[in-house]
Formats: sequence, structure tokens, C-alpha cells
Amino acid sequence: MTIKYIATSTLPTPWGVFDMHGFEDTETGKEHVALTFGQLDTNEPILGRIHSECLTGDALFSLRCDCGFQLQTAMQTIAELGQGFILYLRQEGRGIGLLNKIRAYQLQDQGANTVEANERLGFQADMRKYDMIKPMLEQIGVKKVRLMTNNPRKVIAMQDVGIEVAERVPLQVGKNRYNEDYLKTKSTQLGHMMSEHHFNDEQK
Ligand SMILES: Nc1nc2c(ncn2[C@@H]2O[C@H](COP(=O)(O)OP(=O)(O)OP(=O)(O)O)[C@@H](O)[C@H]2O)c(=O)[nH]1
Ligand SMILES: [Zn+2]
Repeated sequence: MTIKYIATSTLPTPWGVFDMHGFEDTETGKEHVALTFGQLDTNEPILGRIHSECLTGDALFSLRCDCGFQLQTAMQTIAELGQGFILYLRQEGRGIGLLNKIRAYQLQDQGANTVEANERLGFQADMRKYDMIKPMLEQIGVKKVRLMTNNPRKVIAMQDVGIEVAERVPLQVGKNRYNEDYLKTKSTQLGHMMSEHHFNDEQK
């Protein structure tokens, strides 16, 4: 894996003006993005999120998952705090790509859960890799993090590449009638940490 920093610009959003840093993985051709907000105090753990691309949730308003809600909440929380970062990683569909995710959704429409659908298509439940985060965080000057996630695998993945996770900050938002089963499967089969409160607290 070779991650090459390309350029930085501003990114005005409804929550404030972020800086957007572009990276290229010269091995795979994937284009990753880091957003930063404010002047990062690199001696302290920085609030941040490692977000995996979800075109349907992040851009097309899908209620099948919680991704778009998590992204928005993370950006808003960071902007309110005054500093933080988001790595937006181009590993759609937990690494199987958009078209295979649509195939998986088709199987889910027929009754499979998110894990079974991946397996029926010949994929592991989660094929994501996180080795690109180290050079990306190095470029933006982040050494210690307070990570917004419900996924303990992400915490381990960060520690594996030498980033200190000072705290895991839960990010339970966006539950609705279309993603309730999906969230339950993540909790029971993929080890995501979600409180019962989340399941009892319908938002949409
Ligand atoms: N294969 C597959 N991928 C999905 C499905 N639903 C969402 N995704 C992808 O899953 C990724 C997000 O992973 P999640 O497991 O929802 O959450 P996470 O990022 O591991 O954990 P959090 O940090 O708590 O959000 C994105 O890349 C989505 O495109 C699905 O049903 N099948
Ligand atoms: Zn999603």
C-alpha cells in the first residue's frame, strides 16, 4: 500500500468550514479523503471518525443503514467542539464494492441478513482494511484519538497500525424501521457495541 498526499482545500459545510485533504492509493487507485476542523492540538487525543464509504447512506439518503446519520453527527459534533478529523475511506460495502453491495441488498430483500448475504456472494462479512489510516493521520498530524464508533474492530485496527485510541466514543444515531434488523445483526454478529436504549429509542 502506497498512500500519496495530493492536495488540501477548504470544504464549507452546514456545520462549518472543514479542510479537505486528498490522498491517492497508488496501488489500488482509490482516492481517500481526510477532513480536519480547526487547529488540531496534537499533544492531546483528537476527536475523530474513520468512516467507510456508503454511497447509498452518505449521499442517497438511504434508511437501510445508519451511515449517513453517523457521518452528519460526527461532522456536527467535531465542528461544535472546534477541532477534530474524519477519514473518509473508499471501501464501499465493507470492502466488496457498490455493485456487490446492491447484490447483497437484493438478497436481503429476499430475507437474508447482512452477514448471510455477503457470505452467499462468496465474501467474508467484513473485507475492510485499515492500513491507509496511518499515513493519512501522519499527514494531518494526529497521533492520539478519541474515536467515534460502535465497532470494536476499528479500535483494534487503529492500535494495530500504531495509533493510540484514548477513548471510544459511541455513535448511535439514525435508527429507523428500515434498519432495525440491520443494526441488531451488527450488534449480535459483528460485535458492534450498541445499547438496548438505542433499540428502544426509535428516531424516525
Ligand atoms: N456488504 C454490505 N455492506 C454494507 C451493508 N450496509 C452497509 N454496508 C457498508 O458498511 C460500511 C459501514 O460499516 P458498518 O458495519 O455499518 O459500521 P462501521 O463503520 O464498521 O462501524 P461504526 O464506526 O460504528 O459505523 C460502509 O462501507 C457501508 O457501505 C450491507 O448490508 N452489506
Ligand atoms: Zn450505509
